[in-house]
Order: sequence, then structure tokens, then C-alpha cells
Amino acid sequence: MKFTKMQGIGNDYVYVNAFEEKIDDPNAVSRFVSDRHFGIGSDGLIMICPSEIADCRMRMFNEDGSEGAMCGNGIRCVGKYAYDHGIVDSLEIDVETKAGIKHLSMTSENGKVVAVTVDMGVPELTSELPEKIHVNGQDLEFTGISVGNPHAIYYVEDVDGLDLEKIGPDFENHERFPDRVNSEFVRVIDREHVQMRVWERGSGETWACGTGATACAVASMMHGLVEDEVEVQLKGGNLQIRWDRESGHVFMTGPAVEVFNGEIDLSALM
Ligand SMILES: N[C@@H](CCC[C@H](N)C(=O)O)C(=O)O
Repeated sequence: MKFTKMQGIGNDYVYVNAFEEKIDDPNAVSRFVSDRHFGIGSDGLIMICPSEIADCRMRMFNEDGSEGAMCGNGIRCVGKYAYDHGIVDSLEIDVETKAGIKHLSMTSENGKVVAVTVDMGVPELTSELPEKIHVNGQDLEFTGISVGNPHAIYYVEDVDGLDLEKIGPDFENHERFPDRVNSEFVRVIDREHVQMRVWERGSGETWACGTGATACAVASMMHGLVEDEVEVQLKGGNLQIRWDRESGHVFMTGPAVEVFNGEIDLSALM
């Protein structure tokens, strides 16, 4: 199988051009290629597929093989791949996802895409503002936001000090979230900057999460903690999030990078 390794601020996926490649069992392929010791090494698998209603379609799979409805860092890389590899010839494109069609506005340098702004749509509050929860032996408060996939935002004083490998699974699998949840741990730095770490459903701690950063920014805006345009600082870099309250749409801007191309033998899976 031919693939391209790409990353958006350290949230890395194996991308497969499904206009040319066929994958019979993407869940198993995702588990196989994601393995950082026996596979390629990634947070999951993303397929760039033909679409009947948009310029292309993104299917994303977490490291554990589960399919996600939306991926903020992934969709920026899908846009870059589609433009740089000639699937589209416009810097303004629509990408079909399981969470609906997303519009991408891309910026290029020397004919290659370097940054992408994604219209993430209208976020939805999925909890009380905030809601109490007993998790990991503590009484905490979270704010639930859906941007096509589910997020729970927790405000903490010491983001760097959290042992996410230890506590993450309790947050992900809490009974309040029957479909599991992506969990964001957030510190407000000032009215224009927040720091965030994420424990992703299906992939564990990743260096960044675009939908998570969007949800965290929107929660912070709803709580009146920050302005309507904010920089979210993650382990792998920064994302700009802007909420246009008039239309309700939220926009995420960040880089997209191609790391290398390769070919992998999948016969071990057959
Ligand atoms: N890393 C992604 C989110 C991937 C999907 C998520 N783990 C889920 O299962 O909902 C991002 O950048 O948004």
C-alpha cells in the first residue's frame, strides 16, 4: 500500500490516496500502521476518498481502529495533500466528512500548501455550562462541546504536571460518555491565549487535536474567559481559533506538513 505520512502540529497520521489505493479493512490497517514499533508509527489512518457531493471525502481512524467523525489536524493535511498531489486545483475546497461538509481555505507558498483555515461549522453545547462529574476519584466540572465529535473540557492549574497516561483512560471511558469522549485539560493564560493537552478517544495522548482546540476555545469563549479569537497552545504547536458569533461558525487555522512517502507490505494482515 502506498502512503504519505503527514502531520499537523505533531498530530500525525498515515494518509492513503483512496482514489488509487483500495483498503478492505481500514480498522485493522489503522491499528497496524499506527504501531510505533512494528508499523509506520502514527496517531491513526486517514483515507482521502472520492466524493459525490464535495471535492473529496476524509475517513479517519484512530490508533485503536475506531472511526472518528471529524479530525481538525487531519482535514488540514487532507486539503494540502489534495492540492499538492493534483486531486484539486483550487485553494478553496469542500471536504466531505462523517460530520458534514467542511470548507477549507488554503494558503500556498511556491505552489505548495503551508496553512489551512477550516470552517468547523457551528459548535454544539452538550452539557450544562459547566456540569459536575466524579472522575478519577475527584469531583470536577467539565464543559461538553461537540464539533462533529465529542469533547469534554476541564480547567486545571497545572497542565504540564498531569500524568495523562495514568488518568486519561478514566476520563475517556467514564459512564457519562457511552460513546467515549475526547478529553481536554486547559489553562487560561490570558484573554488571547490558552494552553491545552488532550487525551484522545481511541489514540491516547496526542501532541495536538484540532477539534479539541476548537472545542476548548469555544468553551472558554462561552465562559467569558477569552476573546472570540484565541491562540490554543498545544504540545506540538499552536492553532488560531476564531468564533464568528453572528453566523455561529468557528474557524480553525494552522499548518499542514508532508513528512515522507512510502510503501508498506500489508500481507501480515491477510
Ligand atoms: N486528532 C483529531 C481528532 C481525532 C478523532 C478523535 N480521536 C475522535 O475519536 O473523535 C483532531 O485533530 O481533531
